[in-house]
Amino acid sequence: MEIEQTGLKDCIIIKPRVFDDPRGYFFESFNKQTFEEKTGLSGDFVQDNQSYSSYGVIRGLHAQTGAFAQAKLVRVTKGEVLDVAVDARPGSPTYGHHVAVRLSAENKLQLYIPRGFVHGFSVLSETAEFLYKCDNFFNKASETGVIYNDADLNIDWMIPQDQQSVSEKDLLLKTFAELHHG
Ligand SMILES: Cc1cn([C@H]2C[C@H](O)[C@@H](COP(=O)(O)OP(=O)(O)O[C@H]3O[C@H](C)C(=O)[C@H](O)[C@H]3O)O2)c(=O)[nH]c1=O
Repeated sequence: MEIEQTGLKDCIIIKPRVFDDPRGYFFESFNKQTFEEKTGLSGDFVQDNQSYSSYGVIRGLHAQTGAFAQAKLVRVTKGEVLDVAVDARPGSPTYGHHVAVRLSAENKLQLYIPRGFVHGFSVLSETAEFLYKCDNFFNKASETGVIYNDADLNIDWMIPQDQQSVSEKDLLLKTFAELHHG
């Protein structure tokens, strides 16, 4: 497993070591010891999630606040997504900055998103299966987020506007400016 820094503290791209042979491939999708040794971060995840979406779907930007804030380790097992993590940590020198990483079944890349970020992704392939580990449990009362097309963040989701598909709930999310002040 190799890691690549993103420029946002503790937001890390992970490239697993893939063993190819005539049968196909094998790789360790998560190993707590290796993860902690290579990243210096806690690998204590408590919940695994999976979602499936069609082309043009944008899920996010989501987070949980306070005691239920979540770090996530995300990956794609079918198709391809543009995964976006926005630094929403008050006082962070990269506050409001984001990274956008193409994660796919093909490249097998993973992204570690620390607590305090808002997170989302757009589906670039016909369909995509998205799996992720969380280091804290789901807590509906702690859910928060930012509207996907926030003008200040100006995220390029790489989906033509007329093909973007966003849930009713996500269309009601606040602006980034309102996140800590609204
Ligand atoms: C997140 C979550 C949801 N749910 C239930 C609540 C809803 O009835 C249903 C769908 O939830 P939601 O529409 O919030 O799903 P997404 O839009 O994929 O949300 C996720 O999308 C972005 C990309 C994220 O990073 C978050 O992990 C998460 O917010 O699953 C659960 O039962 N447990 C959970 O952990």
